[in-house]
Amino acid sequence: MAANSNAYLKATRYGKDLVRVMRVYREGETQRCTELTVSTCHYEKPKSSPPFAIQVRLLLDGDIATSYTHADNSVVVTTDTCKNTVNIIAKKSQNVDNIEVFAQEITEHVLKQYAHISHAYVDIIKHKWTRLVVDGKPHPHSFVRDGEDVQTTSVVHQRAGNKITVRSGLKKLLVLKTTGSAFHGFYKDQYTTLVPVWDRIFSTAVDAEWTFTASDSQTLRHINYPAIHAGVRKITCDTFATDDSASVQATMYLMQTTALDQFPEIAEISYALPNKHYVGVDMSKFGINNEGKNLEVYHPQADPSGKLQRKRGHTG
Ligand SMILES: O=c1[nH]c(=O)c2[nH]c(=O)[nH]c2[nH]1
Repeated sequence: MAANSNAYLKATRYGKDLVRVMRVYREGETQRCTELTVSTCHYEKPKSSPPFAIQVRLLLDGDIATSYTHADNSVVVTTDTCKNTVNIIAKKSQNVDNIEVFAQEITEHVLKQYAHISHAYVDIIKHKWTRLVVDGKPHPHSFVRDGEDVQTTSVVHQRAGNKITVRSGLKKLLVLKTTGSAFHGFYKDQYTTLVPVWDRIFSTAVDAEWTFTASDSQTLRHINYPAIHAGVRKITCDTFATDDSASVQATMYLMQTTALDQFPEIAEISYALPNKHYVGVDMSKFGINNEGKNLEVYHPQADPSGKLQRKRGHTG
């Protein structure tokens, strides 16, 4: 115990990370499955924040701070209990595949069950399992991982004011188009070597995240999150394919505008798009023309990649 130390406990957060859950719903012959990775954190905020970083504060107010400062485990809801909680709520819930609602079921339970916990944080990654089609028919109980893209959510539930924030995400959606993308007219100075192009390969791994306009718990429980996930994914893919892209920035802006227009439930949406470069291989030494209209062989460059990011809300 650091009785004479200048150190203070600024904030605490602990829980269980990487709880992996596979939930199967059996509906007669047809079965559904959802595979998740869940992380849960409880958080007890000190009663007041220090106005500057070196202020000394030793919290002796009880709650979970004493587990750090006084080795008092009586306030610790064990991380093993966190894991059990996730599994048991997964067993009881009809909403495991609706990850935003499932996350809220977990945070609600945590705050009801443990009076000394002030905040519950749940982060979920939903892995992809798509029903297999056999002889043209959806198979009742077989699935395929047909892409590495995942759905995500982060829910923060604060006891004070029953304040809930929900964030949804779409991560690792790898897309590529072989034409319909240009990049020219950019700023040039003595350091510019990039050659303008009117036709190039455009590839990116989409990371998108969005928040919701609703703030009351009732509305947040009943938003159609799966439809919004599917809608944002469709807008992202359709815009990527059909936009005659002037730049990654312009295509990203169009994705955001379309998503905000189509889903008034979304307050803000941000995209992070790495520009995965494909560089034409120089074959001139071999007397082979692999340039301009004859460019057919590319080197997929592992790094560096451009990184284009932007957040957009209804007003900006
Ligand atoms: O669409 C692009 N945006 C950029 O900002 C950029 N920078 C670059 O080198 N290539 C590209 N492409």
